[in-house]
Amino acid sequence: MIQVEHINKTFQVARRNAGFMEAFKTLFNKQYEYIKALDDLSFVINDGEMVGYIGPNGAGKSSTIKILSGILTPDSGTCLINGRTPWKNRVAHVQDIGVVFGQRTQLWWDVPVIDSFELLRDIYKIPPQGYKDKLEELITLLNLEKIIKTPTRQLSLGQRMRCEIAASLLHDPKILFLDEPTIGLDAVSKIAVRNFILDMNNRHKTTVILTTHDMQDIEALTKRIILIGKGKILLDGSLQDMKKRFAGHKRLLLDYDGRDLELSNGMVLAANEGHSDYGKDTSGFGLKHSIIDIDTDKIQISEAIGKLSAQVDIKDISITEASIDEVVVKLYKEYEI
Ligand SMILES: Nc1ncnc2c1ncn2[C@@H]1O[C@H](COP(=O)(O)OP(=O)(O)OP(=O)(O)O)[C@@H](O)[C@H]1O
Repeated sequence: MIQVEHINKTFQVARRNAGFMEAFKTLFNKQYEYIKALDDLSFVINDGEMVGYIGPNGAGKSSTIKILSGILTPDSGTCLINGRTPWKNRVAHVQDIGVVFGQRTQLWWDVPVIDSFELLRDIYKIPPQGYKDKLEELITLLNLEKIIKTPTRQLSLGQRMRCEIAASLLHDPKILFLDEPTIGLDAVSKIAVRNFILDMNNRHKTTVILTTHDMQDIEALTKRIILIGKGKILLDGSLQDMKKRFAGHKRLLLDYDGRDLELSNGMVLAANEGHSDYGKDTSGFGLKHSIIDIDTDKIQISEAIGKLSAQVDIKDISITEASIDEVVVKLYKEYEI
C-alpha cells in the first residue's frame, strides 16, 4: 500500500539575468527563487491498483515519482510504501519497485540486452531459479527471443521499450512506476505494451502508477485518475465519473446547404476551437460545414437536429462524444492549470 500524507517540496533555484556582467555580479550577490513543486500532497493507493497520475507540464508528476521511488527527499510530510519510508530505506525499498522512464534507459547502451539483465540480476541479488523463471516469462510475454542478444543501441524504440519493461520487472517488484511508457511508439507497439501491462497486473496484482500525457494509455490501463496541477492534487476519482461530468456535451458535425444557421439555447459553435472551416463551402459543391456543441442538459439532441433541419437542408450529420483528450483539456481549463 502507498500512503502519502501532506508532502511538500520546494526547489531553490539560483536566478540571474543574461550577460557576462550579470554572471559576474551573482558571484558576490546570489539571488534565489523558490519553486513550490509539491504542495500538501496526500493520497492512498491500494495493492494491485492501476492509477493514472496526470497533469500538465511542470505540475509535479516527476517530483512525486522521485519521492515515491526514494531518490528525492521531501521538505515535510510522510510517505509509507509497504511500511517503509522510501528515502530512508532505499536499499530495501528498491527491491519492491520497478521504474520505467520512456525517455531514459536503464539498459547499458553498448552491450547485448541479456548482459544488462544479468547485471541487474546481480545488483538486485535475484536467486538463480527466480531469475530463470522470470526471464522465461518475460521473454515469452514481451516477445524478446530474437532481440535479447542485440546491443541496446541497435534496437528500435519499440524493441527497446519492451526490453526496458522486462528489465524493470526482473526482480519481481510489487509496484511499477511507468513514466510515459509508450512515448514515440507506433500504434502496434503501443498496443503490445498496454496489453502486457494489463496482463501483468492481472497475473501478479502489480500496483501500477502511470504518468503520461497519452490519454489513450490512461483509457486503456487505468480506472482511477489523480490529477495534479501546480503541485496540488486537484481531483482523485474514477475515469468513468470524470467522463460522465462532461457527458452532458455532444458534438454535431453538419454538412448542409442553404442559409446561415441560427442556434438556440444549448447550442454553441465550436468555431473558437480551431475549426476554421465553419460555415464555409468545403466540398466545392455549395455545401457548408459546421461543428456545433450541444449541451444536452439544455436541449435534447433530437430537438437540436429538428431545429437545425427546419432551417437548412442537411446533407450529412454525425454525432460525437467528448474524447478523453477533450475531457482532460476541459479539466485543465476548469482548474486553470
Ligand atoms: N531539480 C529541480 N530543481 C529546480 N526545480 C525543479 C527541479 N525539479 C523540478 N523542478 C520544478 O518543479 C516543478 C515540477 O516539476 P516536475 O518535473 O515534477 O513536473 P512534471 O509534472 O513531471 O512535468 P513534465 O510533464 O513536464 O515532466 C516545475 O516547476 C519544475 O521546474
